[in-house]
Amino acid sequence: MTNAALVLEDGRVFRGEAYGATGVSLGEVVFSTAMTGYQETLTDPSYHRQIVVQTAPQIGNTGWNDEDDESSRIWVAGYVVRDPARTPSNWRSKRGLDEELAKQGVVGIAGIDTRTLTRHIREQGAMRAGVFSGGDLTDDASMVEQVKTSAQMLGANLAVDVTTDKPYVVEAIGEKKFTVAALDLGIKSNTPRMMAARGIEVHVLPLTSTFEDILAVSPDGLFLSNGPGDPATQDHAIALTKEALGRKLPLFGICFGNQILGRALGRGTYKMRYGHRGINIPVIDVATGKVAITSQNHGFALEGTPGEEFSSEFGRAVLSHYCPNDGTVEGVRLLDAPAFSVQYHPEAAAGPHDAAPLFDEFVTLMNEAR
Ligand SMILES: NC(=O)CC[C@H](N)C(=O)O
Repeated sequence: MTNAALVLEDGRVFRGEAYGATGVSLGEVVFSTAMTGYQETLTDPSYHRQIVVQTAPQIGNTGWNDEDDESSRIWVAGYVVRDPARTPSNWRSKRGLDEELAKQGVVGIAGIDTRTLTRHIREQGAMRAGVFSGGDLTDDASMVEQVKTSAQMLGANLAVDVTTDKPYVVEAIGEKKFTVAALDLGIKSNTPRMMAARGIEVHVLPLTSTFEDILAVSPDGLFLSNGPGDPATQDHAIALTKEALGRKLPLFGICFGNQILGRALGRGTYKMRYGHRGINIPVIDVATGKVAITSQNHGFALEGTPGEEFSSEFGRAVLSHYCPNDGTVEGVRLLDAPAFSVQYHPEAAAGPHDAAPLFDEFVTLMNEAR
């Protein structure tokens, strides 16, 4: 049975079976090498407008539960898997992955050769694509044409689509020690939880917030979250970051937040050929030489060379982390002010990466600033 097609902008067509909802879905096709944690992947707002290919061949084995969502919905534009689970089984599972995708209107495709597809993306780069199902699949040229008229990821301003409408508070667990303003560019629920566990009361603020809105919560620190789209579009978030740096408000950023801190320090960002998406990506901390196995999802990165020191408007800074596989910069740190960021994520239960030291370091910065 082939009643679905994944169509790439370069004309390549993969035929398979409809999975989840049927219809047409357009986005940038990217692959994730994560072996576990598909529920976290699907609900990560950073994947907004992306069609995610899982390189792990069997997906859906542990079904869908009511605990692991990283946000209120599935954000991926489309989903591509090789061999979906026929009989999901897990003590926490409430329903099947296909059922959840269908319920949330996410168009997917199964049964295609995801190894060939991934090699193609590695060689040609991430590109626009469409998942088509439930309609006429005979006219390849017209499907390719539809894909070619869809929006590019380069230059896409997407954080506005995923940020919270209203501010909300995540209470500190136990004794409250700090207050943090978290700018929501597409925050994942595990992040405020990691802070709350350290006695931080987290005020999650919409992207439209002014610096006065940030000051109004009397923050001990500012957190910049992960998020979708091109960091070069984030003028407002960069301006807020600069205000915070000017006042030496302790600052910590993750992923998109890392790119925004870097840009606030005057560094450029660029689009990677196919990005880093997975949960076992090595990162070296230049200061200690230690390697962490990290969870990542990014298609953009900061320009520069690992370990490079540079002077910014806010003092000396260093490109503090990098990926040894390809030399991509994965972190930045101010040496003259309490601010740092990394390109990787804390995950709930998706992988081996322990993000605790990052949050502990943020706590240390806030303590020192008192
Ligand atoms: N996970 C993220 O925050 C992603 C950041 C940015 N949208 C990128 O692709 O690089």
